[in-house]
Amino acid sequence: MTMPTTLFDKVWDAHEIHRSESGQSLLWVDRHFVHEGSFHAFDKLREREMSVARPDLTFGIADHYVPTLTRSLGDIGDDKIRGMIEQLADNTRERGITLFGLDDPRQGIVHVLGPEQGLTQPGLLMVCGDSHTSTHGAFGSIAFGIGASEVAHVLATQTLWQSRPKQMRLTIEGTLAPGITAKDIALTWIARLGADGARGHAIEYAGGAIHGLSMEARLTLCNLSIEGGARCGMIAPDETTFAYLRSRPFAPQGERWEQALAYWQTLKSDPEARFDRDVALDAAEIAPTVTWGVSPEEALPIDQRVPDPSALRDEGRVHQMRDSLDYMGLSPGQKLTDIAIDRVFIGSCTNARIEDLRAAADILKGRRSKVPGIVSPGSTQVKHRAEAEGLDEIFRASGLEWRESGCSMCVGMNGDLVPSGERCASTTNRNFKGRQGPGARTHLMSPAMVAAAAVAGHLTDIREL
Ligand SMILES: CC(C)[C@H](C(=O)O)[C@@H](O)C(=O)O
Ligand code: SF4
Repeated sequence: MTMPTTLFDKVWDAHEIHRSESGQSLLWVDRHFVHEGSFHAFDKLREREMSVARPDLTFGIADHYVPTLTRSLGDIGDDKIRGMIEQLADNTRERGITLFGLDDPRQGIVHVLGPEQGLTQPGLLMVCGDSHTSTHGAFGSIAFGIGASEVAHVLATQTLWQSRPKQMRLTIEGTLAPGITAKDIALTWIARLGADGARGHAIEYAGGAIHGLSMEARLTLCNLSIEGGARCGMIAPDETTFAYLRSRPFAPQGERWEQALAYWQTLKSDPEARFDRDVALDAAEIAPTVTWGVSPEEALPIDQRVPDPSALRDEGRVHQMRDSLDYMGLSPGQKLTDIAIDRVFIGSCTNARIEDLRAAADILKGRRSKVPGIVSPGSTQVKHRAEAEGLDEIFRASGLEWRESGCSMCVGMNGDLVPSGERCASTTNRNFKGRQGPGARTHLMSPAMVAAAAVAGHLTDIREL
């Protein structure tokens, strides 16, 4: 009898070309996404006069620097920003790599575009020079972010040296209360285990509550794996996965679909498979959750109060909490729902898919936002779909700006910034100091919660709306 294996091991083993004496694995890479930040790697290849091994398995995506007010390169006033987008276009053209560029109707944030185009599939090994590559694991692939020198290595060889991570299973059984989203699940487990709680592990999300999630919600959950310190996150593919993938542009067709499907159906952890760690959460306990601090672990259910550092024993934690509260301009004991906001952002690879926009529009319909804000769809396809459904009109009528797709205010590389000292309710995944701009204060939450905060002008419990 063969040893019971995990989903992760099955996919890893299928990609291991060689194992070194020290235990490092040389892995085959099925998909390599390169965004504007990949220019270092292309420079390195040029220096060494090397070619790209598999341009057909490499895909260029313009997302981090793209403007959200125009799709025309000529309209970008900032030379550095325009240069970053041009450089990606030049590098991909020169190497024969497919580019989803600024004016491509398929353009979008890499982690939204991959699944949408059917490039993300069960059982693949996928990498990108971007930490949120973990998103793609929602299809039962191994997907993780890599550094600049690794990007060069993958470009040159289509392989990568990695050591096999430890494995953690996060099981969630039970039923989520109405309005509770994947964002709330993620912030809840990260708050409980800590921002390095899953450090270095590959997570498999399992259980009834996980398999009850839509494909888009699974993407949100896997996206945030990295914020809990995990290397990657994955979910065994099921009927929801297959239904989502069928007839996507890059998905296998006809007989090849049937063959792929037969393989994909084997991709699950064996019942007796062992994990290095097993963690369980009860779905019914998960509440709408927001961050109050400067790390995704500094999160609490919306009906709670800003924590009090004087209640803590550990000196280090006291200092850290004081520092977070100071940066965020909050006082201990303040009700979270009393925190007034200056601005909202609905966007990013975490929460800007069509279901996210629908959830936000549902709350904003017929209401006015008390604060300014931007809505940037996760991809141009999502934008068109939202417009076909009239969601853009709802956002505009509420007073929010309806923009083009890109990373935008999630990271501000394109110039979409939260002004210093302002407080932003955001659907993104990182609330580090200065993340949305120098001095900007970020509160992470689900799209519906951001919409509710916009309408009220302060953080709000959607259950009371
Ligand atoms: C700029 C990029 C490399 C970075 C990442 O690695 O994740 C960004 O996408 C982020 O979310 O901070
Ligand atoms: S949307 Fe934000 S988190 Fe996602 S890839 Fe872009 S910068 Fe990174």
